[in-house]
Amino acid sequence: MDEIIPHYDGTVVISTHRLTKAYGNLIAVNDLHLEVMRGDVFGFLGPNGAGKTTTIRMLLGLIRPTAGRAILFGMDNAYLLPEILLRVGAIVETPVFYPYLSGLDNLRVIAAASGMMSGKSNDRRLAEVLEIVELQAYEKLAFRQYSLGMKQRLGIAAALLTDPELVLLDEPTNGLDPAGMIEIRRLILRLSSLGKTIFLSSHILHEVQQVCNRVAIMQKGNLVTQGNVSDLLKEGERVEVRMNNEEEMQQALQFLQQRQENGLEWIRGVHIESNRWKQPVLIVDASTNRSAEINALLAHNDLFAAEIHPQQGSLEDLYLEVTTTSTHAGMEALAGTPAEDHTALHEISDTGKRVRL
Ligand SMILES: Nc1ncnc2c1ncn2[C@@H]1O[C@H](COP(=O)(O)OP(=O)(O)OP(=O)(O)O)[C@@H](O)[C@H]1O
Repeated sequence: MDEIIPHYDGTVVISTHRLTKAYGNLIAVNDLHLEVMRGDVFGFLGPNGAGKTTTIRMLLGLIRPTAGRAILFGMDNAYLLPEILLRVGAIVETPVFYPYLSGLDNLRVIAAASGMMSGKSNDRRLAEVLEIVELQAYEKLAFRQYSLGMKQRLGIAAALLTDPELVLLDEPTNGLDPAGMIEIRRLILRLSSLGKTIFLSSHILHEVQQVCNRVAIMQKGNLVTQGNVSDLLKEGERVEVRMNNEEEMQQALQFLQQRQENGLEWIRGVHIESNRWKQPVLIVDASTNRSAEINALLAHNDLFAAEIHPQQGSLEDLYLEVTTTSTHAGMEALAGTPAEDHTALHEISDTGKRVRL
């Protein structure tokens, strides 16, 4: 059988080809094609059980795929795992540290155990990684006295000891309070500015939207979408229009629908829905920079809007859209979820419902 060789041109850091993992009858990851480019902060999204950890474990060679392959830095991890791992730093499970040793001494132990040279160059690297994760001021403090966020950052410091090109983080903010999450977010941006490629899994959409330039969304082992965050969010932009009464709302709906049918291609769709205060609003699926034009179009037809709200797209909306329209999705869980405040932190539960943190 002919095998398609995944594309690799030096800028592709991770590419998977038909990557699949089955546990008995359960397909944890199904036919996965991922592509992570050099310099990406890549968000790997999905609810509990979507297959994120299984994928990361396959990338790191911790488990064998049932089918397909994972190529990192142009090397197939089925054959060249040691060469690949020299260039990767990862946290898949909470790292184990000695509670009574300081953060610095814990890193010394890890460096020694992994065969890194002891001496000045090693000490310099330890200081560097502690500085990157902003733990230098706490390096002498016993690990058991660290907050959860500090423990997580020490884990990342350990993963950085070998100065890896690619950093893989499985749910790095799991269990952290908002302050701890902000610190990890800042750290991810810092790593990115140092030229690292970052692959992080998460079920917290808001977090990913703030740090990632590319995302892939998984649902029940299947990839439902993958792309640039800015492109994906543009598709979700819309303009909310409130009219003074129901009759005008219907007239505005018909008018804009006609304009769309007559070839006004920047209107992707128009419909009426309830806003968060249960008021009917007209939703125009169009770029937010068309708001003034929509207002003018309506006014030209003697339809005067009471309010116009340009609405940015969010990963949360995108997630709801792709998972409800996906044939693989748990549609029952998502039907009827109201659109609402995007500034709040949300996470995806295992049913795909939103949970306010
Ligand atoms: N060793 C295993 N044996 C059997 N089933 C497994 C095993 N590991 C994972 N699974 C199953 O595979 C599916 C995907 O699990 P996975 O841990 O990859 O999901 P996830 O997206 O990382 O979710 P979470 O955030 O909960 O870890 C789940 O249904 C899980 O129960």
